[in-house]
This record gives sequence, C-alpha cells and structure tokens, in this order.
Amino acid sequence: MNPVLEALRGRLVVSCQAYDGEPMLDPRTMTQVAQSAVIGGAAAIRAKGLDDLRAMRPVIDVPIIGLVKIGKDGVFITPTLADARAVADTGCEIVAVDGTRRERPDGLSLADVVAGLAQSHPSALVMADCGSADDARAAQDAGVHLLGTTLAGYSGERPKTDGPDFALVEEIAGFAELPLAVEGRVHTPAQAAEALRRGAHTVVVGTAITHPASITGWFVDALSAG
Ligand SMILES: CC(=O)N[C@H](C=O)[C@@H](O)[C@H](O)[C@H](O)COP(=O)(O)O
Repeated sequence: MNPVLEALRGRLVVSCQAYDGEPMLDPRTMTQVAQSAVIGGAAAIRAKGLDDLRAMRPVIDVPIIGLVKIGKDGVFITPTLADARAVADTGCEIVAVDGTRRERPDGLSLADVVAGLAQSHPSALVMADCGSADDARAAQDAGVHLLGTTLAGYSGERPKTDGPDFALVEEIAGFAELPLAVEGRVHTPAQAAEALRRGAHTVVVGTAITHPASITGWFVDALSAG
C-alpha cells in the first residue's frame, strides 16, 4: 500500500471546514484549527478550498486530503478534472473527488479524472467520496486509491442515518480491495472506534471536532429537550 495511505491505518483524520457566511471561514482560522487537530493526534487533515489549502500546506506536516466544493447540489465535491488539478497544485497528498456514478459537469468519467490527474500530478492520490456500495464498486474499478463513505445520506441512494452508515461500511468493507475511510456523521469516539471494527481503514471526523456552531446546537437542543 502507498505509504501515505498506510500511515492512516487505524488512525483519525480531522476534517476542518467552515461554510459560506460563517465566521470561521478564514484561511488563518482554519489553519489554526488544523494545527490544533494535529497536536491532538490527527494522522491527516481534510480541508476545503484553495485558499485554506494553500495556507495550511506550509505548516501542516501530516498528509492533507484536499477538495473544493462548487455549489451545494448534485456533483459538488471537486467536480471536474480542472478542479482536481487545482487542488493537487496546492500540494495535497490526496485529492478528494465526487465518487458517485452521477454525471460530472465536465462530462468526464471518474476513470478519466483519475487518469488525467495521474498524468499531471503523478504522486497525487484520489479519494472517492461515495454515496453507496455501487459507487464504491465503480470507483474501485475507476482506479481511485481510497474509498470514502462521505456522500452516504447525501446523494439519494442511502438514508441519512443519525450516526455513520455502519451497514454501508460493512457492505463496502466486504468487497473492497482498497482502503476505506468512514466519513460522515461520526459524532462520538465510540462511533469512530466502531467504524474500525466494522472494517474501516481510517475514520474522518469533521463537525464533531471542528464545527462549534453545530456542537453548540447539540448541547442547546439537549437542554431544551430536558
Ligand atoms: C456531505 C458533505 O458535503 N461532506 C463534506 C465533505 O467534505 C463535509 O461537509 C463534512 O463535514 C465531512 O464530510 C465530514 O463529515 P462530518 O462533518 O459529518 O463529520
């Protein structure tokens, strides 16, 4: 296995993302959040947006999984080959791309994106953000390096489970010949550990570590319910 992927085995990846209109949407802030996650033991950082990625690269000495988000609907995670190349240009070891079977805005297949990126950025690895087992099968066939459950509950093929989609994790782990990253609604340390037991290679946690507005809301809701 590629050493970058081997280094993620059994370890935690922390996703550091702020969204449009939010106070923390600032490259310096996100870099500080990422640095804090590394101090806490994150084996890699996942981050969004070229400005954040460029700010993080010089000071983050663990692998970075980079992406861009274009819009919010359909294929929005690093949707085109040009986007994937722009992300790789920032120096990310891994480029996360939409790994669903939906039509991509540039008309290319996922296999085209993997091949195109290999031509321009031979050392870049591709993570496929999948929404179903069929996506994961197709992504594996397309030549990606890392499978993720990132889009389970968001692409219309799987229900949006409260926590991680463990049934999907088990299904993909049952056939995958590639490492599997469990990502999406991992909200507790116990869920992260459970993901590994169900066959994940690595676990990506975002909101529960790096999105204070959401975490605050969880507590506020619990108080008002009690
Ligand atoms: C669906 C989508 O757009 N997911 C994004 C992918 O990069 C992020 O918004 C998530 O925060 C990330 O996947 C981590 O998941 P969670 O925040 O649930 O731990």
